[in-house]
Amino acid sequence: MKVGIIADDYTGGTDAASFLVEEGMSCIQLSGVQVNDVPLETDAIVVSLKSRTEDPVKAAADSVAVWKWLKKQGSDVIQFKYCSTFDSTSEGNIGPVTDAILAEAGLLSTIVVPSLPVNGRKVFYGNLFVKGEPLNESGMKDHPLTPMRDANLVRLMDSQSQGTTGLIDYETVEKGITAVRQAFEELTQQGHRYVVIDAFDDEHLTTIGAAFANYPYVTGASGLSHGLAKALSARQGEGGGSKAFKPTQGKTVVISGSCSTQTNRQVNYYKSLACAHQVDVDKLDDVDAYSEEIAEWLNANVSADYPPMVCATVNKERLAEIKATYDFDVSARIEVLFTHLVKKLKHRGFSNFICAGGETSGAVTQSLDVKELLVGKLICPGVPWVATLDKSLFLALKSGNFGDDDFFECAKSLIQEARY
Ligand SMILES: Nc1ncnc2c1ncn2[C@@H]1O[C@H](COP(=O)(O)OP(=O)(O)O)[C@@H](O)[C@H]1O
Ligand SMILES: O=C(O)[C@@H](O)C(=O)COP(=O)(O)O
Repeated sequence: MKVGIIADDYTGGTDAASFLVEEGMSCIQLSGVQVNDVPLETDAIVVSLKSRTEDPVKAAADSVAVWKWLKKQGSDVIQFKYCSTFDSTSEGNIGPVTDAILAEAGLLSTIVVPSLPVNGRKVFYGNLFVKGEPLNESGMKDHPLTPMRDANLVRLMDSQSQGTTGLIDYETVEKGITAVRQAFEELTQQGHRYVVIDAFDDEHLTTIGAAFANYPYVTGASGLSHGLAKALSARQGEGGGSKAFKPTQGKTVVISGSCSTQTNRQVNYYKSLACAHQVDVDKLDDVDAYSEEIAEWLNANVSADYPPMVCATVNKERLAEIKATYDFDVSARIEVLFTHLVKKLKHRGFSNFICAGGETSGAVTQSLDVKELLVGKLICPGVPWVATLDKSLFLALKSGNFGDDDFFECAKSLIQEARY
């Protein structure tokens, strides 16, 4: 087994897996802390946790447990995969998880590489840009759970971890693999525990992937997974494409719990095509009754052309209003609503779930009790259709800011007639 990945959320897991598969690697995606060994031969294993916003101590303990398990499965290199917009708070969880795994691995330092140029996430002199805007000026500044108020990765990493952070700039990266390894060793000798590396195009990530393909522990977003896969895959470029499976026709629902700028656009676009139910925050005091009402409504509005949508998605002004009005954790309650809802939908025979939002996708996947996933057809960069091993359930798990405005339409248009 070549690559092991610990993803801090479910959309992050499928995102990373899609890049490994694209480079021709065989890949199994699992969820939660693992107990049993994997009986199959595979090039890569991705384990998704829902640890991004949980208590930092638990997030670190669970991630270390997965790290040990992946090591036991024989991974040469293990990546802690976090968001390409560095979603975290001053308490973590990127810092605490990185520290805990470094201690477990007995390593002095590791790299920090959140770039994903194909989706506009680029690092320049240690500053993270999202589609040309500094992270703290992008839509991420208003995220409901992890508002990002700084774009400087050195400061961000220093503020939530125990060690200090050094930087390898893009000029060094462009000198090649040896220069990058040398700079990393020098910064480590100077006492830096984390080394941010600039990357704003795929070439940079290819160099970084090659430089660290045999390093036991690295951290970053799926651009780094892609770089590692390029260095390690024996069947480079043979994956994905026409061989990848598509979901089969079945009752389909769109569930959107992301409030990102891009998801707002996607929800507005899809509302002009399909029936939509907007979650009413006033009804969240009885999630069981309310989820029953929504399940009935969705079931009555099933459509193969434009599957119905339930969305909690609101813009930043409405989000601020909600936060100021209610004295309970609305975000958490919405996730609970969705967990009740998907159980009821599964009971009513729904088989295809198109979800927007990392935490939302985690809640949905956990509630459906999906533990192992196969990676199928790509809907857009970083978002493949995935399926349970028996292909009874198909899921599209979309990170908040991924996909074009017509993402939901694109996802549903890949659903093909069942083959009997
Ligand atoms: N109307 C709303 N008011 C408050 N919180 C909301 C609302 N709609 C969604 N949320 C919460 O916002 C969070 C969005 O996070 P997530 O699903 O990870 O999306 P993203 O991928 O954009 O980060 C979830 O916890 C969700 O329950
Ligand atoms: O790295 C990324 O951008 C994604 O894989 C990811 O983690 C996104 O998180 P959410 O926006 O919370 O879905």
